[in-house]
Amino acid sequence: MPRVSFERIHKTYGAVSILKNLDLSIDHGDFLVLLGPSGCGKTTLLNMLAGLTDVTDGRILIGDRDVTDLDPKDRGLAMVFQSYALYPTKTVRGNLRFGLASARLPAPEMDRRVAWAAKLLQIEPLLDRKPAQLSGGQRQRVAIGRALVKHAEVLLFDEPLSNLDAKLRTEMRLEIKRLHEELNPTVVYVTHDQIEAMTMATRIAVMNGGVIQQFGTPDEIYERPANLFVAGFIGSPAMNLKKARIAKRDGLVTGRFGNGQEIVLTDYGFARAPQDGAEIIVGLRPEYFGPPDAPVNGAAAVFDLPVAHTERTGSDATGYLRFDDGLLSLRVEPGQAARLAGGQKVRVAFPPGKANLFDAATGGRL
Ligand SMILES: Nc1ncnc2c1ncn2[C@@H]1O[C@H](COP(=O)(O)OP(=O)(O)OP(=O)(O)O)[C@@H](O)[C@H]1O
Repeated sequence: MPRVSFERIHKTYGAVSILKNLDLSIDHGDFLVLLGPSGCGKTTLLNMLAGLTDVTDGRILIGDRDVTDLDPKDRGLAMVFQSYALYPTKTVRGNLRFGLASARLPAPEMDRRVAWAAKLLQIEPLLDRKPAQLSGGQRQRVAIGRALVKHAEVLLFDEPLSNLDAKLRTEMRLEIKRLHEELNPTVVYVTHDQIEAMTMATRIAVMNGGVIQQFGTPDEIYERPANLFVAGFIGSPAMNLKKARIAKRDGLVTGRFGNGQEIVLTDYGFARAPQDGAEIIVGLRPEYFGPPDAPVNGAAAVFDLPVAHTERTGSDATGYLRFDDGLLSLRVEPGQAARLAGGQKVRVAFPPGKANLFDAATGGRL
């Protein structure tokens, strides 16, 4: 299973530049998720790899092969579309076989592969049905099966789960992850759903405005976002991003918020240490706060704040505290949420080692 590389990719439509000098490379067997808001260019990038969209400038390599100008069918890829793109007049078996039509395989080999994919995706009982007689989840399995029978080196997915309901999405996420672990193809998967990215990817490229904002493992992206865009985009409820000013005195570095409260940053491990008085943005993930009014560990930053409101979403709950002119969100136990009354003052603590700091002017990680 080969590497996939994009080298200095440019894409323009008329005078509009969609992708700018984009470099990206993944190893064989990687599961790359292209993640970003609508219009960021992820589908354009996927379609270029598939051969469905021309490259304005730059090269695309699969292994050692330059595929930039190759026909889609000669690239050794298989693609699963959001719309499934099944043939309504063909049975499931016919649709799976159609995936092999261009491969010119002997009939027994075709039958063997169809049987293999049907078993793998647990759609054997459906082989003689037409797509109209299938549920959305079953159709998506057939679409995935049609890609798998090709034994392609690289599998491409374009938002394959966005037409499914929440429960089926969860099931199919696990299913696709299982297939990847079992068959280990190189995968490029486009989505704007961060849960899909976090759960399935071995590597995520977060995109915005045609530029890769960060490329890394799900953990790196979540724990060490490269800039304010990634920090705000990944995580739900979102990371708290609060303005503060650096204060240096007696060997101590602190970030002082507008409301006078402080977080000690001496041990932060700055990549680029800010000047005294510099304006920074402090990022605090809601789940790293200690429980309200619990005993405080000596190193923690302590905030005394009034409760604005709480929100319960089934197994989770979020408390919102008033902070400066905005809100600070923190994850709390659902039972505790019920006890947090609006206006009540609580004390919460945050471990400084879990803070993320950004330059307020450039948005880059400090
Ligand atoms: N054929 C085209 N002609 C002109 N502009 C286009 C064309 N196709 C896409 N674009 C523009 O390129 C940009 C990137 O589109 P793209 O479909 O790659 O985004 P995306 O990140 O996949 O978004 P979505 O999640 O909504 O599909 C958008 O601004 C879009 O309007």
